[in-house]
Amino acid sequence: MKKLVVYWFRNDLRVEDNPALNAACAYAQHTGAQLLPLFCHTSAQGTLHVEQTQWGFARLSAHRRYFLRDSLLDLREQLQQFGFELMELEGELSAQSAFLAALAQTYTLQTIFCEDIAAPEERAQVDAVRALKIDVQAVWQSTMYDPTSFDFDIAQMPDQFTAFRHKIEHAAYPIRQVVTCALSASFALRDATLEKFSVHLSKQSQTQLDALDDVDTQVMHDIHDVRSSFPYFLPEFRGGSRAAHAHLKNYYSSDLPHSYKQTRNQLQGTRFSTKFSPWLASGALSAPQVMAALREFEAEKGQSDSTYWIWFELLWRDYFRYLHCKYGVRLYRASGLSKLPVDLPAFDAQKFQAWTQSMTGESLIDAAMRELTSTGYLSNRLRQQVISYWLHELGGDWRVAAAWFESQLLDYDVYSNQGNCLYLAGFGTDPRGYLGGRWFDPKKQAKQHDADGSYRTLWNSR
Ligand SMILES: Cc1cc2nc3c(=O)[nH]c(=O)nc-3n(C[C@H](O)[C@H](O)[C@H](O)COP(=O)(O)OP(=O)(O)OC[C@H]3O[C@@H](n4cnc5c(N)ncnc54)[C@H](O)[C@@H]3O)c2cc1C
Repeated sequence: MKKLVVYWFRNDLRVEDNPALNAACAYAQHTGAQLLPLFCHTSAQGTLHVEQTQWGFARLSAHRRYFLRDSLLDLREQLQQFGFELMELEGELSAQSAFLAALAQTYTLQTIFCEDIAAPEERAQVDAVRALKIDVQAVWQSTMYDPTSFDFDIAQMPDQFTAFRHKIEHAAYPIRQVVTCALSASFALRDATLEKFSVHLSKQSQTQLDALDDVDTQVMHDIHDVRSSFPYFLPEFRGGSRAAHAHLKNYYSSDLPHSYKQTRNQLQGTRFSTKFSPWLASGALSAPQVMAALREFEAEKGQSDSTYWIWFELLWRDYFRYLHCKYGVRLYRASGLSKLPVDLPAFDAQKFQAWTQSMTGESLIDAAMRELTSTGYLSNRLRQQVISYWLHELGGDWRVAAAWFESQLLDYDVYSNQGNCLYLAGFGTDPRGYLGGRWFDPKKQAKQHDADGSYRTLWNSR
């Protein structure tokens, strides 16, 4: 029987700077195995495309589905250049298990390599594969730093961001080195028997998917919204590594990194912040790649408060990842890290509808929520404000807001979303958390950040 190694792509849809993929390549080369690249759309309820939250909305908006589709297309083409064919699985987790079990019977399935994701659902996916007695090597790679280079155990990291940052800055740990792709056509799996493994969706899921594809076509027609701050329907903002690297190059060829700190709290446009997040979230771009480009920029054009601040914000991204390593499932309890029992409000469908459909009557909040649902992107400033409004003005449950963001955000990232939502709700690591979370006065915020009303006019006028 042929020896086989599977590389399971997750939130790392790239071939360059992918240490987990390189580990699979090294293993294949060393053992004489062939390598099969795989992506799974599977989830507990069926396929992620059709999954609903407990509050009755789709877990994946059309924006996210479209961006993912684009990212996978790009990955597929990159893999083809090395002679590999990406296999995509859809359906329930049981279908995924059936596929892997059948694979293990046909080949000598040595091991499955993948990116390690320290969130409960993602960990459960790996456990489900291990339950089939298949070896899974999950490699940590999504942060700027390699936590094994720290001289402290991640379980002992400081809870508060500032203390954590001081620790990192003081020790001047190195950013993980960018690695080049180790794929080689010599271990690409070429085997006609693979076709017999194509996994079919249940009839019902297939019908739902077809219906969604029609909706997507309609939505795509509607979402060519020129107001978008991340117009992912334009070539410059498409999903996948190629657009990501073109954007990275453009951004650092400009002087924008020197004004980042002054502009990052703005609300509208493609240039006020880096716009790296959707590519970082899908893994089309890695954090070390962003940092390598930042260091090159600094070497050529000098350091500034603003270039420092790009690193500072990326450190927040790292921080929420390490917090997951430290606290794991505790970040997913209704009370988060709070030691006190928490009585969360019951779901109020009317309030939820008002919030998500821009009918609160608070013009800045309505404008922001319209931008989010129309484009899948929202500035950091407005993310904070709409969450604050849901929690403090509408008295909502923070988990509903986190789920709505998960559904809508093109850059949805399990760590950053959960971490930021908990933080704002006061159940995370905010030192002011015990005062009930962060409250933003929408009128004051509108005056401060949209003094001339142009943002509200843009999003509320049609
Ligand atoms: C309630 C809430 C939910 C959020 N959910 C997500 C999410 O699902 N995915 C996501 O990538 N970001 C999330 N963020 C963080 C932040 O809003 C976005 O990363 C940022 O707006 C993306 O635009 P940008 O790439 O231009 O950011 P920039 O301002 O250019 O920042 C550069 C990079 O730093 C990182 N970053 C910046 N701010 C944060 C932050 N507060 N937390 C973690 N990382 C940060 C991102 O990777 C970002 O791409 C959330 C923030 C809030 C308040």
